[in-house]
Amino acid sequence: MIYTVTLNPALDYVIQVDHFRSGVINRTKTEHIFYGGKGINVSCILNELGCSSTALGFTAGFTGQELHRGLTELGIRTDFITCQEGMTRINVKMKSDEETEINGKGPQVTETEFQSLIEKAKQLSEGDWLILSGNIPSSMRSDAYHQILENTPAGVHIVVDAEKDLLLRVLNYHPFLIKPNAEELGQMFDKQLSSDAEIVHYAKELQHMGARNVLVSMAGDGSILVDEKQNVHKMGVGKGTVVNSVGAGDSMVAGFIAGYLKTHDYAYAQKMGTACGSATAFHSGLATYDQIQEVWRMLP
Ligand SMILES: Nc1ncnc2c1ncn2[C@@H]1O[C@H](COP(=O)(O)OP(=O)(O)OP(=O)(O)O)[C@@H](O)[C@H]1O
Ligand SMILES: O=P(O)(O)OC[C@@]1(O)O[C@H](CO)[C@@H](O)[C@@H]1O
Repeated sequence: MIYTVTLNPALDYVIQVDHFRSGVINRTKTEHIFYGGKGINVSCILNELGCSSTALGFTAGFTGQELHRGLTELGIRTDFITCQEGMTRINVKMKSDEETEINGKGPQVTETEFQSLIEKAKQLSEGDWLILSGNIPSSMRSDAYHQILENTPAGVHIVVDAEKDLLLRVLNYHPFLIKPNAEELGQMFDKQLSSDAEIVHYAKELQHMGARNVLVSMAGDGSILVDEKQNVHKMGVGKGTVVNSVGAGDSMVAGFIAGYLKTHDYAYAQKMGTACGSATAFHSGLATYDQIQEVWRMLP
């Protein structure tokens, strides 16, 4: 069974505004609401690819109820903990001359509520997958991922997509996959990475620190995978017009896992991750199965 964890899920309010100007009233040209938060996005793409998963995390208020309702309608299992204070956030994603995002704070999670999540982690079994995606909200203890993994039974495949210290702190749990983007990889070592060789070098450093497979995404420049046998795979992207890149990284994580589960082949997994990431970038919300297939067919 695959479990995704989204500590701070969201409703993503994705709008298009012609030539946004601050300080005046702007009107939207299009507006859509998507179910969001990084782990939720992973669950949504896995669902498109025919892999079922359970979305774990914290929700609250009427927006939390809508998130639960909508995901259930999509056929995605949820096992959220409902917080007593606050509401699930609404994150604004505005496409205008530039992409702008305003992400909310989210509900207050109490220690008791957090312990309920730990209890769920303890119930996982050997062979399950646990995907921890995104940052830890400021209202929560900063060692939340560490606590979750400390209580996860041995033999669970761990995937972590998080920034800097969060990621570095959990490498000793030997995650099966980590997916920093190139900028995040550089930040971890206080370096600006400008060549593939440097990216490979620092990806291998993360392997020395405990990671098994390191997939470094580079937006429109594709990705570099250093697999656990230290083979290096470079992959470009599908061709298309970028509409909204929100969730491209999450889509790539989902595609990689689905591809790996199907074939146990790392190059295939990276290609499936690429198809999902690019397909999401080329559409307004997350990619659908057909959109992913379309990009897949144009990849080498
Ligand atoms: N402009 C683009 N054109 C084609 N493919 C893209 C583009 N942007 C992203 N992708 C695909 O999605 C993958 C992940 O994108 P990216 O490196 O931006 O991840 P990220 O930084 O984690 O993204 P985000 O945080 O926005 O979800 C890329 O490796 C690529 O395969
Ligand atoms: O505020 P965070 O947790 O860092 O990011 C949340 C978020 O921007 O990430 C997803 C895209 O990756 C969106 O669905 C969501 O709104």
